[in-house]
Amino acid sequence: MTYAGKATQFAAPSFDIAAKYKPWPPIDLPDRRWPSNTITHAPIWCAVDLRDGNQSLIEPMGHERKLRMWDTLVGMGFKEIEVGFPSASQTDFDFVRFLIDSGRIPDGVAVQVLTQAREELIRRTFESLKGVKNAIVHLYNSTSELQRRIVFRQDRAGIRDIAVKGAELIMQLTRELGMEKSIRHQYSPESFMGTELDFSKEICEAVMDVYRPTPDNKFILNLPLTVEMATPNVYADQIEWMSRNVKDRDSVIISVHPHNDRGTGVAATELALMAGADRVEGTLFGNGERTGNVDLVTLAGNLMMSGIDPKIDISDVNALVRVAEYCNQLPIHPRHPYAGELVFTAFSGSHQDAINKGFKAMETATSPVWEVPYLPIDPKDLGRSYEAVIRINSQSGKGGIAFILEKEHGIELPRLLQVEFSKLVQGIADGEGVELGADRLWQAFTGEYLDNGRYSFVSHQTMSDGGGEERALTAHIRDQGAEKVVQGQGNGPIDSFVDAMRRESGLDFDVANYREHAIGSGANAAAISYVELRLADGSTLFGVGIDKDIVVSSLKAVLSGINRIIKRRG
Ligand SMILES: CC(=O)SCCNC(=O)CCNC(=O)[C@H](O)C(C)(C)COP(=O)(O)OP(=O)(O)OC[C@H]1O[C@@H](n2cnc3c(N)ncnc32)[C@H](O)[C@@H]1OP(=O)(O)O
Ligand SMILES: CC(C)C(=O)C(=O)O
Repeated sequence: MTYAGKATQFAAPSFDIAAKYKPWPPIDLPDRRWPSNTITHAPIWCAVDLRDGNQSLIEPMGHERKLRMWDTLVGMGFKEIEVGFPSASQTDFDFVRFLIDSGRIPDGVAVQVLTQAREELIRRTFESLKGVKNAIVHLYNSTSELQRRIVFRQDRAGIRDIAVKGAELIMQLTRELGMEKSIRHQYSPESFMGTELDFSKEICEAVMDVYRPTPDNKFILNLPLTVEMATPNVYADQIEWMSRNVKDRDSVIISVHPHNDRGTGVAATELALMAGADRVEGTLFGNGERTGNVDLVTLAGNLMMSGIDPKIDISDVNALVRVAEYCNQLPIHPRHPYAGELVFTAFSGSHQDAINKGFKAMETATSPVWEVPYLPIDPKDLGRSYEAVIRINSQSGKGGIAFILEKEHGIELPRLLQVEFSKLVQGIADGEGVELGADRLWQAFTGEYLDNGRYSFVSHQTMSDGGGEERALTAHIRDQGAEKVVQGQGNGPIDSFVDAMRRESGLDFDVANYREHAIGSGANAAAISYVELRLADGSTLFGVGIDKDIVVSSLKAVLSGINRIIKRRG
């Protein structure tokens, strides 16, 4: 992509921001406790992908996509799943019926259905539930000052009346249909954040008076962050206030249903849990109205990262991505927490180096505690692979390059060779302007160090001095294709070969350092040798050789270094 335009000029806003938007007033809770609390266990989860998620889609799910989402959510271990708004659409109604009639609802899993507090909608909702063994009927009406004034044009009493009448009809139908054992109840004062706390308490308690919950038959009070309009601490204050002030707290499950309008839905949820919430409603990867519902996968990942069993299965996050993208027909961002294609990838050199060292340290660590810099969670625990962790572009350094060569080819480059090769790789990446995959990296390595120029190795023989020491060596080499014999003497095969090749090439060098190690195993085992050659001017460079025979690999490494000296001199 190229940019050929002029720099954009940004002007100050043409309106009075402070007059148009107001900061959220603090909640009067001077002895708030949540800031000192920590999350110690997973909440009760309720997945609302099939309702709130679905109602926000460009193309809502049909039967087949709904079923795939349902099966996935059940497979992940969700015990409460909001499956639709059966009075709103025939597709939702039919899907609820399908789940019940086909026996697709496992024991221990509750289907939740949403309804407004309107008689015909409540009756239709109950029609959809006939024969259900385990359901939650979720009643809602909007309670905020703004909605009361603008949408419903009702005072507090009028709004309370809508909720109470809805609850009364629900209880009546529950009794008439003999569903007391199969149905639990939930109420949401929708737009809770914008509702005065005293009114939230008043309306919730009025509804509870109808439902009459007990500690053995708890009622779900869902306090939604329908639109996120303030910093997460405000929501936490509101939840703590309700948790401390609502009557019969031990008969109530406090549930939260956060959205993400300010991008802090996850934070708001976590603070709400610290503030006393017991249950969370959200969706996979946060699909939902506007900027979405809270992301349950991120919440679960965050719990895991804090040493808490999330109690839902996120061990194959890639499979969840495929399901969510298919069902919602919306892509997951490459940087999405835990799930994005790039979140376990490091391009920048210092990160790659640190990750590489972190993995190495983990191999010999005696403690199970995960400690890899820049990787706060083990990708393996999410079904992601280490191979994808490090990728190479022009921002990359020796650590990442070494990591890939070691992972892909079992090659452990000496540190100074890492430095040397990374300069070469950076040059290629800068020139090509693209990411270098593992194959391209290997191609660059072999092109530079193996089979790399004027001389190539054919065979050799050594002669000992009679005392067992190999003091002389004869080698057959090719010089630009033509076979030659060279001879040298020295302290072992490498030394003798260097002696021979110094004379043959006319170059002045010696061996500053030598290392080798095995690569592969069994019949494929070979040795790789690294020789660092020092030239007369004091500069050094590496040669690399690979062969099944360890001596041959070292002689090939010497030739590789000589070829590079010749190339460098042009
Ligand atoms: C925050 C949330 O996500 S809440 C869930 C929202 N989800 C959806 O709306 C998706 C499904 N909804 C629908 O398909 C439709 O809205 C239906 C079928 C439920 C109802 O459709 P309709 O009656 O045709 O229209 P509509 O939704 O516009 O109804 C608005 C009326 O319901 C009233 N109303 C809205 N919510 C509620 C409620 N929870 N309880 C009681 N009355 C309500 C409004 O005051 C308004 O009344 P008015 O007509 O007297 O002004
Ligand atoms: C019905 C309620 C819980 C809702 O969807 C919301 O407030 O976002």
